[in-house]
Amino acid sequence: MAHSILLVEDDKSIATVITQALREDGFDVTACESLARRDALLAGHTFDVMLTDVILSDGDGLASISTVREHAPRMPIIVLSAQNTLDTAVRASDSDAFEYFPKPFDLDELTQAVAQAVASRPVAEGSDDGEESALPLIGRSPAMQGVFRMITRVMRNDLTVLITGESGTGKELVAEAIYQLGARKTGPFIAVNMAAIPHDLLESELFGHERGAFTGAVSQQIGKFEQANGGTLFLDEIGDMPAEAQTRLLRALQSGRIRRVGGRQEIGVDVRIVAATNRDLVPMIADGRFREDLYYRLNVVPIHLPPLRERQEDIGALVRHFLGQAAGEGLPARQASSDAIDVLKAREWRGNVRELRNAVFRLALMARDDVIDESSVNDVLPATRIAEHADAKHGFDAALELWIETMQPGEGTLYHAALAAFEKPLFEHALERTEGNQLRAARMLGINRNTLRKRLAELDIAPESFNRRR
Ligand SMILES: Nc1ncnc2c1ncn2[C@@H]1O[C@H](COP(=O)(O)OP(=O)(O)OP(=O)(O)O)[C@@H](O)[C@H]1O
Repeated sequence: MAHSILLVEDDKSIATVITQALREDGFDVTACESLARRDALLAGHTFDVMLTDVILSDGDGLASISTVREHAPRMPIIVLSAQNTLDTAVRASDSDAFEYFPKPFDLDELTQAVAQAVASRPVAEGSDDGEESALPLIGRSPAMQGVFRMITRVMRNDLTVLITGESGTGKELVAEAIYQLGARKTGPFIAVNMAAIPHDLLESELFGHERGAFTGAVSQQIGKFEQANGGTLFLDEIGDMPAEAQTRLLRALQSGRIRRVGGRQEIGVDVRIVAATNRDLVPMIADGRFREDLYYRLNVVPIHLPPLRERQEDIGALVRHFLGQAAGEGLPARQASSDAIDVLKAREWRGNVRELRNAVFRLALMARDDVIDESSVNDVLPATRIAEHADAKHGFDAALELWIETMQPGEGTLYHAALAAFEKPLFEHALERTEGNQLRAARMLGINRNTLRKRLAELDIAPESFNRRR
């Protein structure tokens, strides 16, 4: 269904031009010329986005935004103004307007802003499972605006998307937004995390298996591909996919058909693929750990999420958003002072938005006052949580705790995920020390050489890359 736009503009020629441009982009536009008409329309309809002029015959379109909010508390509003004064710009940014466009403006930029506004608004309506269906992607930083723009480009098609970015930057949330905003919203959204599934089970997890396909396959199993039929399949941590599964995935993407493990028959599937990774796949291609042809199949539309430290200007809005979420989950309702936000902005956030979210929830729970200030932040979130535990044992405990908190491994995956997270740097350390000599590394670790070789392959560690004489 087309997104509906309300345009409040008393200059007929401008109204006509904007209406036409938006209609060409597939929006459903209702135009009116006065505040009175605007309020009447808002009382009877729901609009996805409103565009409004400032000076209208019966009042000020900006000053009356609070009236609009009574009808549409969260609808993005784009302000258009011929009064290019700093005052109007400031008033627009003080109000909760989504965007401000001084006239004359570039029509393409305006239609793009409308598409972004549509993408950024909470998509609460139309879902029956209540709360967590809203997908507000918070962020007005240039970096996030770029992300919104990319999302709007894939909304109306089924192009394959590859989302990159460090852990916790919001890759899954973006994948869900793409799903929610697109035409496949009526179909399923199935997420599979390649890193959380033991490698020998991955193919049967993705493609299913027939009864008796391997020891333990006591009954037939439908894989995630088939479950996602008609919808979207989110392949998370795609860089952790073992070679054979990569080949099978490539074949499925090329043919649009899958074969269950141990099955003969090819089954057609209609699935949109959104993949994500926190690794840099390019060097993995060079090392032969990721198939180049698969990479090109997946990387049709790349969306990169920058780390949180590169978009500090989003931290204030994110903190407010998470405080709201925390209150919604029954934690005390709190606000953060601007000093508190500044302290939070100065932090490194290696776990990105996920770490910030956990920190805000902790603050909501533990802060002394309703308003969280700088000192509560410093008390509740000591900056050097690991360094404080100087002795090695506590260092491990604290690191594990922090790791669990930031990575939030899914139910039933903790043991394998933690072990992999621990083994990887350990093996890398051993290979570093032995310059990639697996025999010596195995001896140093005190494990069998074949065990080491197997685990290195499973963890995608290339021993030759540690050989400095290469
Ligand atoms: N821009 C954002 N606005 C609001 N919430 C966000 C945003 N980005 C991330 N989050 C929240 O932060 C948490 C982590 O996000 P998400 O799981 O999407 O990260 P990810 O990049 O997929 O992480 P990983 O690579 O570890 O799987 C989630 O709770 C998500 O809702």
